Amino acid sequence: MRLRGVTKIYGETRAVDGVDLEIPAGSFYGLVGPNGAGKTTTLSMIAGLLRPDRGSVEIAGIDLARRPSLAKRQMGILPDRLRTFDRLSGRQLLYYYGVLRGLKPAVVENRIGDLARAFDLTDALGRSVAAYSAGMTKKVMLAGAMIHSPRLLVLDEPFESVDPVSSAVILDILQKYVAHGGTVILSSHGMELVQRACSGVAVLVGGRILASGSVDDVRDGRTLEERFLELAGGTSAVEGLEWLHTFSD
Ligand SMILES: Nc1ncnc2c1ncn2[C@@H]1O[C@H](COP(=O)(O)OP(=O)(O)OP(=O)(O)O)[C@@H](O)[C@H]1O
Repeated sequence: MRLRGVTKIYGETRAVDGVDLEIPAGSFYGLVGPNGAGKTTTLSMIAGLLRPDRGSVEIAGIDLARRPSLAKRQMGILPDRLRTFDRLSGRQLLYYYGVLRGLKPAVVENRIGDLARAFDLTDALGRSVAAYSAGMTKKVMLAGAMIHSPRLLVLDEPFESVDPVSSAVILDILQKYVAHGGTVILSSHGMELVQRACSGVAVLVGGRILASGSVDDVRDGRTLEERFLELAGGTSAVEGLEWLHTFSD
């Protein structure tokens, strides 16, 4: 996956500002940055959900702007805010994810069973997704992102709201996927998890990449969290909230 000069501007806000990034096939790549840094905007442009104002996105050598259908076929995506067709049951949702990706119904049925077992959703498949918890919704959408065995998974905060057991299962699934040649790019606020699981990382601050490369190179002898705090502005002294310490009762 290759980004060249990718830029997105909303009015006065340069949400993503000339990002260059190359992620080799078979990488497990983390995109980290403070709130509002441009992670979701960047991932949405990689996924083809948002069009860059400038720059280009290439997926498996395919230019996303020139051949969008072919490029999108290579990807499975977990979008921000979990917008989905939540009046469907989990089984129906996964079924549509599969057949809309061109799989035969019998193949989809088999894969739904396998994914539901892996993500511990078997008992929930008959219920409407609107009635799922946040973590269950994330898991069913992650299962949907994988159902057509894409080359690249673009995952916006896949571990947020997911319980520790399910997180470990998801991590294991993703690591095996990468070990077999798949590529993952995910955003996360979990520095410890990114340091432990990812091979590469990019630190995005104010729409720009301040550091990128292998996790060990980026953290440079410190923990990723320490390096992140240094790059993202650190723990500046909080002033102006003294009134919070004078209780009003
Ligand atoms: N649709 C939009 N219209 C206007 N501004 C937007 C829009 N989407 C994002 N922005 C702005 O672009 C910037 C980057 O937002 P983005 O959602 O990409 O950040 P993020 O790194 O994913 O943040 P978080 O960690 O909080 O999820 C922010 O300043 C945000 O307010």
